[in-house]
This record gives sequence, structure tokens and C-alpha cells, in this order.
Amino acid sequence: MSTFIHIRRDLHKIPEIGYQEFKTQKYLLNYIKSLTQDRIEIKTWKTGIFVKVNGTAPKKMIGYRADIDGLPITEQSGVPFPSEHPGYMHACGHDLHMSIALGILTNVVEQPIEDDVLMIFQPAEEGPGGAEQMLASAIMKEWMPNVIIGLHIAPEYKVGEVATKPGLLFANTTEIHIELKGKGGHAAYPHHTRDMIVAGASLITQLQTIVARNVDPLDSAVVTIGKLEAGTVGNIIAETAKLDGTMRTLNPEAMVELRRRVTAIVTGIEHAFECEASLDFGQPYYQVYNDEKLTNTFMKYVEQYPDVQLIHCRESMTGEDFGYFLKDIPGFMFWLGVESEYGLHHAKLNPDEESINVAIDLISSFLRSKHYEKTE
Ligand SMILES: CC(=O)N[C@@H](CCC[C@H](N)C(=O)O)C(=O)O
Repeated sequence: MSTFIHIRRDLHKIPEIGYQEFKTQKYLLNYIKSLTQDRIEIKTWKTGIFVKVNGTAPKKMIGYRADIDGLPITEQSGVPFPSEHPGYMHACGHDLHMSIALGILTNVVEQPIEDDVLMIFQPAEEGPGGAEQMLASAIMKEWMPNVIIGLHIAPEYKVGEVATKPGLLFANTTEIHIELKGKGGHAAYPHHTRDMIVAGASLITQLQTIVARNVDPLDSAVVTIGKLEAGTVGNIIAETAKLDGTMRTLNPEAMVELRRRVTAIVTGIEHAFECEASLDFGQPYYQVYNDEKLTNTFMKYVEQYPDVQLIHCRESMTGEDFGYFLKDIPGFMFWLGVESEYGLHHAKLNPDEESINVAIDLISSFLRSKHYEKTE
């Protein structure tokens, strides 16, 4: 088994959610410190890490970002190296993202390239978001790359397939957090209560009208409530309900309308069900917009690269706070095929680990080729 598959398995066992990635950071630092240190500078930022590899004759700095957090999902993948943190899992492939980043780092440490390379191990991609804060850090004021690259695993593509497109790749996102407070009581006396299960159910149904009735049919949008918490037992009327969700749009203006409609509907629920409601939109994620010229250059590079198949994909409604890096720095993100029957955020996600070496070789070779300097 290759070193980086072994590392992926170690990291898979210790998934931690945003800004709690303490064991993960320790593991990554142990590995990074085991490399030849002559050219390396390491700085930690919260639970994240920056590693600068000094080039032999640097004119530019090339950034590569990997996210490091896991998700609150109980693993059911059946792999022989399951999560050792009950209730948590690397169900979005960040264990692969990290092992790939360590592979690329090792490659440029062992055979330095001319330019500097900045490896960014970023916490909290799944929430509350680490990219915007890392970008604002004093470290990135000093170490600001000229180009930035990132990838995301794609269960729907085969190993050896790489998919991307110039321009918009991922959606704008905004979280939804709603708390409803009514009046609990006996199930037999509903008229003495304000039932928040009924209010919550009505709220969800009304929220589902937004995409159908408030968004231009030529735009794309998603409103999902992924979590609903209410009630205790069958014969007690629920005093409170909590709903968490997320909204996605390909067009930033459509998000303004989605927020306006969610606010109006929540206010309507307050009046209709005589309850109190609070609404919080959390941390929004800026769309992932690939630099057109750099992405075209990368796509041409992939087309001539042996054993890798380029797929011209469409935009998708996933969100990624890598979008903040791309807002400030020219660069691109791409999908890496990992062929899993179950998709991202599924308890049975089981990416094919052969994809790890495909990505390490492709990105290391792209860096070495200096094609990032070409803007075709
Ligand atoms: C690639 C991926 O699955 N990303 C997540 C990150 C979005 C988090 C955001 N805070 C939200 O839930 O709105 C996704 O769900 O697309």
C-alpha cells in the first residue's frame, strides 16, 4: 500500500468537525516535520496549517489548498479502517484531500521546483467556514500566492477522470437556522397550546414554494432543510422547533431574493401560529469561479497527460469556501474521480483510494511543468 493511502486511512479514523481538528492538525504536523526541513517554513493558524516550500529561483508563489474537517455522520461504509470518533465521518473526502496535499508537498520538498509553493490545510470547510478568515490572516498577508489550486473528490466519476470548467463551477450558498418558540402542553388540549411541530411543518412546506414561485425559472436554486428537531413524545405538544438548512444559487442576485422570501415566510409563520421565531443566515459561501485562462491551460494540460481523462462538466449546486480564495487569487478547482456507489455526505461513501496517486502525480507534474504561467 502506498504511503499516501496509508496516511488517508489514518486520517479517515479521526474525523473532526470545523475548528475542532486538533488530532488532525497534530497528525499533519508530525508528517510535515518528518520531511527534510531545509526549504520549509511552517505556520499554524487555529487548527489549520500553512507550509511554504521555498523554490530554487522563485518568481511566483503557487498555492494549493486542502480542507481538513469531517462531518457529523455515523459511518456505515464498511471499510476495515472506520472512523474511531462515534457520530463523525470523513464523508466529503477531506481525508483524501489531505493525503493528496501531503503527497504534493512531499514531491516538491524532495525535488524542489523553481517557484515557491504554499500548501494550505484549511479547517471548517463544511461550516462555519475557514477560507475567508484564513485569507484575512496576517500569515496570508505575508504569503499571498499568485495562483491557487484546489480539488474536490467526485464519486460520480471514475478513477483517472478529472472534470472542470472555466468560469462558474460551484454555487453561492447561505445557511438557514430557524428557532420557533410556542407553548407546549397536553396532546389532548391543543387549543391551550401553540404547537411548533405544526408550525415547523407548515414552514417547511412554505419554504419549498420559493424555488418554484420566486426564482426566475431560467436561474438555478436550491432550498433544503436538512435538520428538524422538535418534540419529546407522542402525547406532548412541542413547545419549540429548530430547523437547519441551506440555500444555493448560481446567480448571486437570486440569493438576495431567496433571503428576502425566507425572512418574509418566517415572519408570516410568527403571525399565523402566534409564536416567536429567530432566523440566522450563518456564514455565506461565495461561488467557486474558476479563472478562465488558467482553467483552459490546466484543461489542455490534462488532455495531453497520460492515463487521465478530461471531462467538461457543468456547474453544480455544491458550495465550497474555496470560492473566497478564487475571489482574491486567480486559480481553479476541479473534480477528481473516485468512483463510489454512494455520494458525498452519505454514510456509505467509499472513494477508490487509487485516485490519491492520480491526483498527486497530476498536480506535481502540472507544477513542475510551469504551465500555470501560460494563459492560453
Ligand atoms: C463540497 C461540499 O459538499 N460542500 C458543502 C459545504 C457547504 C457548507 C455551507 N455552510 C452550507 O451548508 O450552506 C456543501 O454542502 O455543498
